[in-house]
Amino acid sequence: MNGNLGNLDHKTVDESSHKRGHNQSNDAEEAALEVDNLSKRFGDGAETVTAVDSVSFEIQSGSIVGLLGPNGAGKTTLIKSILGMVLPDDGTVRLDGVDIRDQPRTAYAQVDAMLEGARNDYWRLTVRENLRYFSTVAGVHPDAVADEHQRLLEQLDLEEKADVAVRDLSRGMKQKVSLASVLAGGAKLVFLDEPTLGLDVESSRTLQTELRRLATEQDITVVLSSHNMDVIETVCDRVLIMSDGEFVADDSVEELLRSTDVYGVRIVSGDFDEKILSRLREMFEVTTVEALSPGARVEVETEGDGIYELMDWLRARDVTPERVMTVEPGLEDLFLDLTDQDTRTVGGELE
Ligand SMILES: Nc1ncnc2c1ncn2[C@@H]1O[C@H](COP(=O)(O)OP(=O)(O)OP(=O)(O)O)[C@@H](O)[C@H]1O
Repeated sequence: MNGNLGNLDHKTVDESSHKRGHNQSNDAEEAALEVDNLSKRFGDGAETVTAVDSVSFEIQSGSIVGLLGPNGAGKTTLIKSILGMVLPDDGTVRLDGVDIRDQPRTAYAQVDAMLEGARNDYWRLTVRENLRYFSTVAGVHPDAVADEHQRLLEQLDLEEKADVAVRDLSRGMKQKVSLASVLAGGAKLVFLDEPTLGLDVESSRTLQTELRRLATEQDITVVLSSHNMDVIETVCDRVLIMSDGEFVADDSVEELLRSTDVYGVRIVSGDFDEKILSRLREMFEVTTVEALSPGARVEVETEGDGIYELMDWLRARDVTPERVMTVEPGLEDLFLDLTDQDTRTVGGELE
């Protein structure tokens, strides 16, 4: 851990300062989501698991916030508590200023979620029929928003499939229909779990662009969970990283990356052999080893002036580096560091 907690000292954070391309005049508005001291425990006595531990945060409307955390960090419980699917032990949730316990119907009127991929769609209905169905459920006559539906279909590249039953579409297409259905319902705050999963590169980019457009032009607020750090880096104004029921980071991607002093050191040497490599692994955080003949290309994660220690260690063992390169950290490195994980299996899924 390098302790990059962003601006978590006071836990409740106004992130308006790092929004991209968002109309700043909205900052005076009510937050789209306010969570205050939310806690959820499961089990009793010694068996108690605190899934969410006194978490507080606000999300301003029109922003896209990434929620990350390893498996078991508490993301699903947090989201389900916000959506009213889990009853929290403590704390309050306000959606657009309305407390979910006082006026649930009003609070949830403009909230929707895509938590299990395409499963929220009706597979026997066509794509367009799904959009019409979801706007009807949301209390909007589908004829009144037919143009908006057409635009969604065009923007998500679903026009050609508009009259095809959802069950006959590819997984990626189903994913896009699912997102379109959420948006067709007129939601202003949407929770998306892995929205780009199964999409090809182009569709994924289209979807990311569309999310940004919706946030910027229509003030739609998005809370997004993904394993894909590139998606998070590209599309999110802000990132919340959870670990053991608490936030360990809350800031813009740029600020998080700027504040870290963790970096990689890539070393190529013909002197690396099994014995040296196994001792290196004991002493340092070795992230990758690629065998060469002779030797290896090794990447070690280090921080601050750790590179000197590493070089001294190698010199003392007669390992002569042929090439040394420092590697800037990415969001994934930071994520692993902040959540105390030493493997590259990143869990970001909401169930
Ligand atoms: N219904 C439940 N009963 C008991 N324990 C639960 C329940 N739901 C979640 N937990 C526990 O609460 C903790 C947080 O789980 P949660 O599913 O919220 O994490 P997560 O971050 O969404 O993980 P994942 O990425 O694996 O989905 C875990 O220790 C989990 O075992």
